[in-house]
Amino acid sequence: MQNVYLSNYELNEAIEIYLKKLGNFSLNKEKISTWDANGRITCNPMFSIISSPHYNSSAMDGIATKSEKTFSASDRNHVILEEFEDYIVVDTGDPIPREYDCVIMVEDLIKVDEKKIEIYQSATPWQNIRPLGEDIVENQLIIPSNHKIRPVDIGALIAGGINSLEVYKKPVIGIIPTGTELVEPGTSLKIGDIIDFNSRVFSAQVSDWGGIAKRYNIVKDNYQEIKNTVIKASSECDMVLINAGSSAGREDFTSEVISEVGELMIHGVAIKPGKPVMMGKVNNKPIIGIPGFPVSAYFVMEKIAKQIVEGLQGIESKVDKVIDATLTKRAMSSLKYLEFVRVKLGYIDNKFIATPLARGAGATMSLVKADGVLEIDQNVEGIEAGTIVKIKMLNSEENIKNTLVCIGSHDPIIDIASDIMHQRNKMYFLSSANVGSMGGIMSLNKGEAHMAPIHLLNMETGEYNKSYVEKYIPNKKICLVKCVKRIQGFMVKKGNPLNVKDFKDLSRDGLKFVNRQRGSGTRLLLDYNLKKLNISPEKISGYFREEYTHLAVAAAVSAGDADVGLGVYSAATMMNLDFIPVCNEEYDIAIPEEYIEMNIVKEFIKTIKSKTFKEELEKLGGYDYTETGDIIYQ
Ligand SMILES: Nc1nc2c(c(=O)[nH]1)N[C@H]1C(S)=C(S)[C@@H](COP(=O)(O)OP(=O)(O)OC[C@H]3O[C@@H](n4cnc5c(N)ncnc54)[C@H](O)[C@@H]3O)O[C@H]1N2
Ligand code: MOO
Repeated sequence: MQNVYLSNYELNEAIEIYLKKLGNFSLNKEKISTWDANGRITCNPMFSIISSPHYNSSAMDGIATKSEKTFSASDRNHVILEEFEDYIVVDTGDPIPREYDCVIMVEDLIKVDEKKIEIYQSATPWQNIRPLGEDIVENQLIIPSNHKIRPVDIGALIAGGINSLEVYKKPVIGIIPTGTELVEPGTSLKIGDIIDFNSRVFSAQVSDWGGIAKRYNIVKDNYQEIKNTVIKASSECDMVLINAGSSAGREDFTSEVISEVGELMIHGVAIKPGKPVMMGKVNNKPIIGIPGFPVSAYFVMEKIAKQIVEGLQGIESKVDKVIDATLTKRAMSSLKYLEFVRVKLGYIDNKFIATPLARGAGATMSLVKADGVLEIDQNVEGIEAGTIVKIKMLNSEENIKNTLVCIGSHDPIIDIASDIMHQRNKMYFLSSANVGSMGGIMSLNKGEAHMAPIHLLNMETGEYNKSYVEKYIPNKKICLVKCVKRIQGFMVKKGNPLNVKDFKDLSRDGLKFVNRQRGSGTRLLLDYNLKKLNISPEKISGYFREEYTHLAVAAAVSAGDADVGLGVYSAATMMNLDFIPVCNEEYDIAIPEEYIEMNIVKEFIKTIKSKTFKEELEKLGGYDYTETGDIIYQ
């Protein structure tokens, strides 16, 4: 049976209904040693049993004495004190006998002989004494209930005489990956195999949230097997997460299994991604059916599962940190769902800017790259570029403020420079987006990037970059920093089986080309050469197939989807392709003059001038770095 009709509850409503139906969690408790309690949640308020210090103690090395005997002491009138008669020698932490009421530091004493000392200033009562209970008084509240124990709390608890305490047991969360197509990581892959990584992500999330993950082996799409595993997990664990099989496919059994062995309360919530989520109860334990797509799974885990895993330990979920940011691109949304849009953040001209990342529910890298999440309400159709939006943070504000935003033409050396810069100075990061040279210029114009790598050939003069900067960024003074001269050429399969030598060859019958996107420098280079040779784009099979990076072009050739693509030498060697050079081009970095004195920009320039960077270029091959880092135009 295919379960086609899903509900479309609003997220908060769904959670409210679900929690109500689940009823109160019965929280399990255990008594553990205080020294093992870091990160655990207290069941009760903890009051001290003893005071700390539990006796009057010396705060300094010196002598304990009676203050009245010192009152007449001054620079002009030294007073002599006798051991055992007037004082005893004490070290820091030593108990102070009742008859003494102050401590004088050893630095303030003049030794007369073995038994006598002289003092030259008076002491006040209780000076340099830590009185009993100065830090903690018996019966004082040390930490409240439902408190997550920190290392400092452990110190105060032990000082207060508490050596063991009751905490909530870590809930055991069963994780069941399902799918006949799933294979364990490391298996040699056949077409159609899917590496199970969701269950490993869930395990890590569960442990971040204080739970113990218990992962079950992959279960095939077999009703009986899924049912047996759910029954087993619900008896062994405090909660069960079952992955995939949530939507309308022929082998999506999860909802039926939950209904049969327990109660399915909700199937379908108005969130995107993540809509086919299931919430139910089996063996009186919460069970959540999590959609298969990794990004859907992530949001269902964060938005729904997390509060239950935390609730099982008595933790109240924290409110997310939110910042205001200006949206750089229109973000579309559907009226049917609350949408979670992953964004990359930048900090430019003293404000945060947010650029939406790939939207697909399978785009795992969008989560890796994301600095935050824009939530678009269910009743909003989309948000225009330029709008100030609220972003829930996944990264720290400080990191984003220390990130150089580099948008423009892609070259693998930018990723290398990024890594070297961070190694040189751990506080700095570089984020790069590949939108082609013209896209980079537009980003500089709009104040959305600190720098733009470009390689734009002037078709009339044959000169690179300068004329474009002057023409397309009229309102800002721009510096061009030399990056590299790089060899562009044809990337072909090893041995160049189709014998591609020249731009003329691209129009040959039966040869499949793969192009770069419009606005990219490589595309301009192609068009320039085609125009020179009078070849119309329609003549080239694959001209309209666009990729966004050199590596993506190389990957298409390597996979056999195309016979030839135009790109840089390093991308060809990385993909083990042959390379037929066609020309050298100037790959430079445009930086508005107002940013050139920023410390992070200076660090970037130092990075690309560094020996380490040049060594990396040498390894890649195909780059001329004689002028790298020079400001060639201002
Ligand atoms: N006709 C319809 N088809 C789909 C609908 C729909 O409403 N009607 N909903 C789509 C949406 S939205 C989602 S989300 C997915 C949910 O799919 P399932 O939960 O049934 O999961 P599968 O189909 O088994 O897997 C989908 C996809 O997820 C990845 N995956 C699954 N398991 C793992 C794992 N353990 N580790 C890593 N990745 C995993 C994999 O790419 C699968 O192909 O359904 C849509 N379809
Ligand atoms: O719910 Mo699906 O997760 O929109 O991709």
